[in-house]
Order: sequence, then structure tokens, then C-alpha cells
Amino acid sequence: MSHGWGYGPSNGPDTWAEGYPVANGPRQSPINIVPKDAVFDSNLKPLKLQYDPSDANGILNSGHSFQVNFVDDTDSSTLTRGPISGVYRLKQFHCHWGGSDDRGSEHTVNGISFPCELHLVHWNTKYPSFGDAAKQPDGLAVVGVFLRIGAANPNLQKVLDCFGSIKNKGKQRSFVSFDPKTLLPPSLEYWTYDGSLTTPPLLESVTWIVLKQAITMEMFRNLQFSAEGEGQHDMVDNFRPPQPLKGRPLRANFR
Ligand SMILES: CCc1cc2c(cc1OS(N)(=O)=O)CC[C@@H]1[C@@H]2CC[C@]2(C)[C@@H](O)CC[C@@H]12
Ligand SMILES: [Zn+2]
Repeated sequence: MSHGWGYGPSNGPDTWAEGYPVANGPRQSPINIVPKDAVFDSNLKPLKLQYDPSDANGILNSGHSFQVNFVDDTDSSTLTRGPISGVYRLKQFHCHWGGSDDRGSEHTVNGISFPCELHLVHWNTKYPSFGDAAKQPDGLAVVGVFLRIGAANPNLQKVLDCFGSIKNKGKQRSFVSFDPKTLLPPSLEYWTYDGSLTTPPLLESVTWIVLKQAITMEMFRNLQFSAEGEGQHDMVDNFRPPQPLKGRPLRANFR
């Protein structure tokens, strides 16, 4: 079996610096968010998210998470304003979660973890492609949403209902007509800071936008890290722990 990176004892976050030295870089993610240390910045605009549900086109078990992919060859699903300038296109969303309800999110708030964290991934259209943008300091913008246990979210449920057919690594199926805006909480108040991918290659190209308000969900833990026939390896605890802030400013668009 390929000894790629993962979340286990022999290939997890503490080993990633071996293959990806940027793991110890100056702008790594996630971080622990300390609200009292956030600086209110009145120049921060409200987020503007405009998504076309018809851009959704598939759901995949990547072996690290599930991922809902979007057609991104036009500006039909975009993120603008907020802390960013220009137009960023929605590429995919995915989640990170724990083996029990006391852990799972990547960002923490005052040291507290949520059971799950949703990432809506966008790329800066000043670059020719997602892959190119991922190598630029202002290439990507990820909206992070905390999920807590509670009433099922009927829209998220449409995603979870697909998991039976993508149980194992490499499985994918069509997933159409879905509006990710339905996964957002009523308030779009956010913290923002400059960071990185939270998985290898850990590129320092992400403007992080973490929403203060969580959404509720019924927890799911029925996916596998492993490919079919590679044994049972439950997909849980696929999160990187918080990384050093290294002097970076944490800003808020709310007081
Ligand atoms: C920021 C969201 C994101 C983007 C990428 C990854 C992981 C990511 O998740 S996260 N948790 O939001 O940081 C891992 C695979 C990366 C991809 C960015 C583009 C690539 C670097 C490709 O060029 C090759 C591998 C890709
Ligand atoms: Zn992520």
C-alpha cells in the first residue's frame, strides 16, 4: 500500500514536515482562534457568495475526505468582497471530522474543537487555473464553517445520503443541482487570516475566512479511508491540529 501522507500514527500531521518542509512555515493552517485577540477591521466588507446549483457535478471519496466538486469554467459560482479583492470561483467543498463528538474541526476557538468543519474552496480567477492559483500567496480563499451536533440540516443530508455509494477511497458518483449556500449559518460574520492548505502539500496560498456562527448536523461516520478490499479503516479524525500563529494578524469583520 502506498505510504502516502494520512492521519494515522505513522503518516499523520506530525510526520508531514519530512515530505513537506513548509509544514513548519510562517503561515500554516489551521490555527486556534482567540476571539479576544482578533482585531475588528472596519475595512472588511461582508462576504458575497453567489452560487449556481447547476454547477455541482460530483461527489468523491478522495481517501482523505469526501469532496463535492463544481464546474468552475465560468464565473457562475463565486466568492467576492469580504477580505479578498477580485473574483474567486468555487471549486469544491469537503469536511474534516472526529472519531467522537469532542474533536474533529481543524480551527479551534479558545482551544475548543467542534465535531466537524466544512471548507468551501475558491480560487482566484486572476490565475489561469485552480492548480496555478494554489501556488500563489493570494490564490485560494476557503470559507470555514463549524458544524455542531444537533438537528439534521436537510440540505447537508442530501450530501450524507450519498455516502453509501462512495464508502471507499476512489469511489465517486454524480451529484447535481446543489446550492452550498444552504449550508451557511444565518450570520456571515467572520474571522480572517492568511494561511495554508491544511493537508499536504500545505501550500501557503489560502486566505482563510472562518464563520463565527456554526450550523447543526447529525453526525456521520460511515466513510472509509481505505479502498474497497483494503480492509476496514474508518474515515475519522481527518483533521490537522492548530499551528503556530507566528505573529500573523487575526482580523474580524464584527465587534
Ligand atoms: C485549500 C483547499 C485544498 C486544496 C488542496 C488540498 C487540500 C485543500 O484543503 S484544505 N483543508 O481546505 O486546505 C490538497 C490537494 C491540493 C489542493 C490544491 C491544489 C493541488 C495543490 C493540486 O495542484 C495538486 C494537489 C492539490
Ligand atoms: Zn479542508
